[in-house]
Amino acid sequence: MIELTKTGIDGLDQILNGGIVKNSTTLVSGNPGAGKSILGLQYIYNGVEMFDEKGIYLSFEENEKDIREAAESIGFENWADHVENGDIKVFDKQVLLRENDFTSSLDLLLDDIQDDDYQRMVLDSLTMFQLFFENEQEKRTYLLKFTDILRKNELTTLMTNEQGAVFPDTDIGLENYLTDGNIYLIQTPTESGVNRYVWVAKMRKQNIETDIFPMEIEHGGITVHQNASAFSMMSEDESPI
Ligand SMILES: Nc1ncnc2c1ncn2[C@@H]1O[C@H](COP(=O)(O)OP(=O)(O)OP(=O)(O)O)[C@@H](O)[C@H]1O
Repeated sequence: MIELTKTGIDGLDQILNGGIVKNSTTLVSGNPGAGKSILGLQYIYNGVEMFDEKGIYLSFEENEKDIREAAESIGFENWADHVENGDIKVFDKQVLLRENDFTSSLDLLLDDIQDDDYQRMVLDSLTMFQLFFENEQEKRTYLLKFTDILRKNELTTLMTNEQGAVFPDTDIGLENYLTDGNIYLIQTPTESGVNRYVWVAKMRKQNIETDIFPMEIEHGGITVHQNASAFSMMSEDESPI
């Protein structure tokens, strides 16, 4: 029986057929503003608030204060308390970029997580993470080692990935060798704002709903409307394919 880690995000667990496969690594891709960071924050926050699971949040782009402010502004008001008492551990850009040699920083971090009992991890973002490697081979080797250690430590991980075009491959084809799951967040402009959608393109070992579903971001975070496939709601001009 496959164990699942619930995101606690309304609608998303249903289209995942229960949740994310435990100990897996899932890529969350989308263009800027699509909601990748909010999904990551919500996954970690819900872990503590709803499921008594501790989380690690890695950010190469923001400092601890920015992360806290983003979490509080979306309505995760106990974020700072959870960080304070260690249920959420934040490694921000200042910590991650402290060492001259970036992989030494990550090795320190990996040592750190092996001592503790964390179940969830978010890495925001893989796009930045990759910039630290000089060539493709070095990057692949390190990423494989990194995800292997996460798996051995029983961490269920989301990695955000910035993407210009919506469908379907990343420029570097990461999903082909690195991740167990692929979630795409899509936003399309409308006259009054944006329409948002989520597409779970892949989840290894799991029978998922592969339709594209509408989602909303509002105070309290992301909600996915799993009863309405987006294709019936999108106009032809708006279709991302
Ligand atoms: N309280 C809120 N209510 C409604 N929408 C919000 C709220 N807070 C943020 N948003 C929306 O969420 C979007 C930002 O999401 P997020 O920062 O997760 O995007 P992202 O995909 O991580 O972008 P980037 O790659 O630039 O970091 C904003 O564009 C904003 O429209």
